[in-house]
Amino acid sequence: MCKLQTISLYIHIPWCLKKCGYCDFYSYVSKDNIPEKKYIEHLLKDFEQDLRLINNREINTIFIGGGTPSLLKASSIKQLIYGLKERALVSKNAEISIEANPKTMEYKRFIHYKNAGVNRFSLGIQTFNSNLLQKIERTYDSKEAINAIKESKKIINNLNLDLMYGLPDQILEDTLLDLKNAIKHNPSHISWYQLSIEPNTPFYSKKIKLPHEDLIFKMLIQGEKLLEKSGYKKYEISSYSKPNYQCQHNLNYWNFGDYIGIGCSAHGKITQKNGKVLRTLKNKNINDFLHGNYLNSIHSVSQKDQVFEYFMNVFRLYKPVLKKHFREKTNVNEIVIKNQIQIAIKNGFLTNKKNYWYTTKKGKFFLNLLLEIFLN
Ligand SMILES: C[S@@+](CC[C@H](N)C(=O)[O-])C[C@H]1O[C@@H](n2cnc3c(N)ncnc32)[C@H](O)[C@@H]1O
Ligand SMILES: C[S@@+](CC[C@H](N)C(=O)[O-])C[C@H]1O[C@@H](n2cnc3c(N)ncnc32)[C@H](O)[C@@H]1O
Ligand code: SF4
Repeated sequence: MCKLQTISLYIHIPWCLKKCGYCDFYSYVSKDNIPEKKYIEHLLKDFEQDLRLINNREINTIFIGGGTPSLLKASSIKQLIYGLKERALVSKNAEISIEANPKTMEYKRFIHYKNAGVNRFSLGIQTFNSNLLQKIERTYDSKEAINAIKESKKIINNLNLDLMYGLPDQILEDTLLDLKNAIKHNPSHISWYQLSIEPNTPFYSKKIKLPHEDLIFKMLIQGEKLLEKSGYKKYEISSYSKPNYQCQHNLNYWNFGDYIGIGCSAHGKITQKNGKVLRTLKNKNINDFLHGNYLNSIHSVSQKDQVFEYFMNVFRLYKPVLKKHFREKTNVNEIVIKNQIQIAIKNGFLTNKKNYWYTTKKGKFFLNLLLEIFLN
């Protein structure tokens, strides 16, 4: 029998004001009014169905993501959070995050989000450079981005800013200036992503040109230094935080913890008492979802895949990987992966200590190559 720990909850809100050319997250622009009341009712029913799988476990973090959840009325967010709390045990100090687009900033509505229980805002700033914002098809300018931060700070102290680097035609100075501008506002957390061009996005079809990889590497090295110097500790490939402000919801993913995923396209990972790990995927189609067809697929993950998924997550973190943690989370003894570990060490990707493994600088830089070793 496996000891079940607390669980996280992800909620997907699939609407956006406009689809950005680089984005492959599941969202779309609605021509009509968003059917938010109906959607929340279905989210709660979807939640009820998943509760059968979690054995009354306490919910430790909630993340309302998208799409653009900040398009929703405060009354909808309240209906959602209260509805969840009526149906399941949510920890008293649960981290409850909402993602927001600066264009949707409205002081009064955001205060009501907080009153409904939200205690962490994540603002998708991307860059403070108005020309670059236009180039990546965002719908606000630098002034609106700064205003959204200032207003958010009046409401909440746990604030994340999403920024991206390696944008088309961006130069090193632009990147560092973006970070300096973000740091000036003293957010508790900064997520700093390298722009990736994903298949099935307009940027991919248009063959948008990105800066040379040597320049991107320079941006990363100098940006990291600036963030660390300014009190933001790197704890994951793209995540930097002030002490005690790491994102608990994302940390749970990276520690290969369990989570429920509700709403269109959301995925979940739920361990059963017998040690079986279930993966759930919800329906993408909003009409199906609004007709009560929530689940797209559910399957149990093979041990081999569990090992791969485990490393895919924990190797993102900047901390040692305890062998005990590996055994607990995968139900696999490390003897089984002895050969792969040897290959990773030989390639200079991993260091092996008695109780833990540690990814080297090379291992972090060539994370895909390191992970490939565990595919075999
Ligand atoms: C799914 S979005 C939701 C936030 C909100 N809709 C917004 O854009 O303001 C979360 C974050 O993912 C990051 N992101 C999205 N597409 C990306 C890409 N192709 N490469 C790197 N980061 C990306 C952006 O920083 C974005 O703020
Ligand atoms: C790219 S991250 C940005 C998090 C942000 N930087 C922060 O620290 O709060 C969040 C996005 O990942 C996606 N996501 C996260 N968990 C998910 C899940 N369980 N199912 C589907 N999408 C998920 C959603 O698109 C969500 O908007
Ligand atoms: S980046 Fe954010 S606002 Fe843009 S399409 Fe993706 S989810 Fe929507």
